[in-house]
Amino acid sequence: MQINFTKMHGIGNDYVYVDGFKQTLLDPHVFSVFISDRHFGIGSDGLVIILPSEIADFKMRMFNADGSEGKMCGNAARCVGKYVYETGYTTKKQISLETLSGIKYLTLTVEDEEVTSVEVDMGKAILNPKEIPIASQLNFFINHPLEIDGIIYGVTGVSMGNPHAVIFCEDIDYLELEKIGPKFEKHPLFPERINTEFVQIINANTLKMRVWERGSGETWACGTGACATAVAAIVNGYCTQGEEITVKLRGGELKITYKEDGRVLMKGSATKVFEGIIEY
Ligand SMILES: N[C@H](CCC[C@H](N)C(=O)O)C(=O)O
Repeated sequence: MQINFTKMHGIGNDYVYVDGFKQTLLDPHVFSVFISDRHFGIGSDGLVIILPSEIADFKMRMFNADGSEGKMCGNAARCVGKYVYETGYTTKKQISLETLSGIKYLTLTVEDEEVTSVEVDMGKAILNPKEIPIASQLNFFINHPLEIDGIIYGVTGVSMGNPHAVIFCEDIDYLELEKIGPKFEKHPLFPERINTEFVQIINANTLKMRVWERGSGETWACGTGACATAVAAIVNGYCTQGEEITVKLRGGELKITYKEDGRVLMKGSATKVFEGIIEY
């Protein structure tokens, strides 16, 4: 069976995109593991399927490299917006996108018929531990101590439709994420596992971040993680709600605004790298 795909990334968070209007995958969980392998497959952080929707303009399903299905993916949402516009599925520059964490609203910036950047209304940040979920009776989980390998980390829990643990620390470039990342990801405090962000404060409007993603390991960027990071920085008093925050990631920058009404806006690029066909 031949599967046509498009390889795209959002500041280095790369996925294989399959057009669900034209082809159907038998088992996307298994296919995601196969194509994500950077030696025996295409190589990616996972799989994204673009589909019709009955409640929005389009629908997105995303799968991590381990085959688990994610409820939301910020970088992928921007790439889906680029794909559906440049493929001619829509001429609209305001697009609604159905995801497992609700409908998201995209605003495309188009120059010479090419989508150069996308702003996504990511919806409201969730801080109630029970809804993240975090196995805690607390009403908030802000800078809460958690011991990993004898070191106490201050964890702030945020959901952007998917779960995040945000930690503020110095010298993040020297962290051994492949060692500590899985210990956060699979910690019993996080019943659905967790995406973990390690964040350095540069100034009141600039953060620097690395991320260990649930199901994919360290990625070069995480859109939902950048949103969770900005929200955590605000609730911890490092940044100001309503002001635009630049989040610097290994693959590039995202602009995040945590609005006074609780919604989070994320703006950044979306890049098409190549198209291909894979035997499967
Ligand atoms: N690993 C995440 C999904 C991908 C999120 C990230 N790549 C983004 O851009 O938001 C999860 O299982 O919740």
